[in-house]
Amino acid sequence: MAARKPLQYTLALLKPDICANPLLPPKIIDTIRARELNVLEQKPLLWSQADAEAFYGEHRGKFFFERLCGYMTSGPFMALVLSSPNAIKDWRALIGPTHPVRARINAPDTLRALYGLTDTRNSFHGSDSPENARQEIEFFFKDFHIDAHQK
Ligand SMILES: Nc1nc2c(ncn2[C@H]2C[C@H](O)[C@@H](COP(=O)(O)OP(=O)(O)OP(=O)(O)O)O2)c(=O)[nH]1
Ligand SMILES: Nc1ncnc2c1ncn2[C@@H]1O[C@H](COP(=O)(O)OP(=O)(O)O)[C@@H](O)[C@H]1O
Ligand SMILES: [Mg+2]
Repeated sequence: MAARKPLQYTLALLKPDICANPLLPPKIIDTIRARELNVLEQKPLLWSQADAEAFYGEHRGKFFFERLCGYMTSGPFMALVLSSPNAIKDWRALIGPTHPVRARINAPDTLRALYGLTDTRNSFHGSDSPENARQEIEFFFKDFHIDAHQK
């Protein structure tokens, strides 16, 4: 019997443009589950400017930093913890490339191709590494401890 690969966890965001339409989050969550990603946690939240600057600190100084923070504080959005054997890659494959215009050309079935508006307002976030996933899950879900789930 092959040893089962331990589950991997990732942080997903449905950004404010998605959550502005109450019909979309349930539809997106159905799509997530259909791709065999488990939804372990989900919560709506509204960010202050300080929250946005803290989460996206790696982009401070880039030309789009202010508009990114403005977008992410423009309305309520949703944070989710997803799991699957390759959750980080699976979710990033489902949301597609950062830039929606490129996604519509190169990856037309991805969520950013289907819902993304502009490079800033690209509708979704996914952690891009196991360490970032750990930090990003901790950022939103203080009581969620990956180690406890992996026992
Ligand atoms: N290097 C550089 N590129 C820029 C600047 N402003 C816009 N761009 C480039 C990168 C953007 O992703 C691309 C498309 O700009 P848009 O304003 O149409 O998209 P963006 O996502 O910024 O729109 P949004 O902020 O959502 O209204 O143009 C800039 O000040 N410097
Ligand atoms: N060239 C850009 N123009 C406008 N916004 C951008 C640009 N690059 C990134 N962003 C915004 O910053 C967020 C974080 O950027 P990055 O981590 O590079 O992409 P990703 O979210 O695909 O991991 C993106 O999701 C997008 O909202
Ligand atoms: Mg990123």
